[in-house]
Amino acid sequence: MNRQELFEQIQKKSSYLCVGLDTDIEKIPSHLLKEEDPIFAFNKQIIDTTAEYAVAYKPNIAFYEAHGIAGWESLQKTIEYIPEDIFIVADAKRGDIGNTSKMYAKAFFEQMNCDSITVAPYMGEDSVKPFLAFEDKWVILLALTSNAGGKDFQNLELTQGGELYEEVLRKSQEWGTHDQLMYVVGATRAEALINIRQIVPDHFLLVPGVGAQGGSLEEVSKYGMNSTCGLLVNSSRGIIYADDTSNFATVAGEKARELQQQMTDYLNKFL
Ligand SMILES: O=C(O)c1cc(=O)[nH]c(=O)n1[C@@H]1O[C@H](COP(=O)(O)O)[C@@H](O)[C@H]1O
Repeated sequence: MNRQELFEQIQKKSSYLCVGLDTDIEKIPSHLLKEEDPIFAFNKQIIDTTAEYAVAYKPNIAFYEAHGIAGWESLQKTIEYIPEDIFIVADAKRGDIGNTSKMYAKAFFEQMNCDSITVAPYMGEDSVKPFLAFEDKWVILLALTSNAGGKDFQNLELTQGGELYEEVLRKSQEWGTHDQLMYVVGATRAEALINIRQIVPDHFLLVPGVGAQGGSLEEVSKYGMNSTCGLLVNSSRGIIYADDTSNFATVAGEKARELQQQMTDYLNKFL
């Protein structure tokens, strides 16, 4: 999916919600455990009730890899079940020397048919470039993450001036355009969005950390939105585990709808 198509979906649904599919077998309602593929059975119901409010889904690959081959099958079935017009983020946080990155890119773009993949920028240009060689596929580089430990490296002051995450934003613009590159900025770091928008005014940002991690959707929207919205705001646990009974999918749909309605207000206010 290209940038224009993504923006059209945002306008059509009046939403920039990304639903995180961090599906943990220990957290899904017990009645699903007797299904042949409990993880897919859970995801299928979540997708059924949230799809009309979401422009993206983000399966976190760790939750699938943890189950070996069966987990990869659950992931593949989930991706195939997601409606065609919804953007898919493979949250895999990959990145390695060039020939290895190329294989990661083939895995997630060709085999799994995802629209995008999260990539750690730490190994530099030749670790990121192979992901950028695929048409209409996106690299989502970790810039300023939501976790407390993000500060250990990302906020270090560089001798040439600026912080490390700023250099990630600046340098990576030499590798690809805003039609291929997005950045991860944690909702818990919303105060930095004003500065981030000075450096990357046009790029889309993937913003996790509302809901369970306490980030503010209003602040993210106020400081982060640009003329094509430029935001995909993710919530995982706050939606998919909002209820642990057989009613879980209905409640997830309600939570997604609440976020979508707030997003509609912010689109009217800040776009
Ligand atoms: O790349 C990510 O998606 C990510 C980056 C980041 O800085 N913080 C962060 O929480 N995430 C992911 O976003 C999701 C957040 O989940 P919840 O906190 O349950 O909404 C998880 O899949 C995390 O792995």
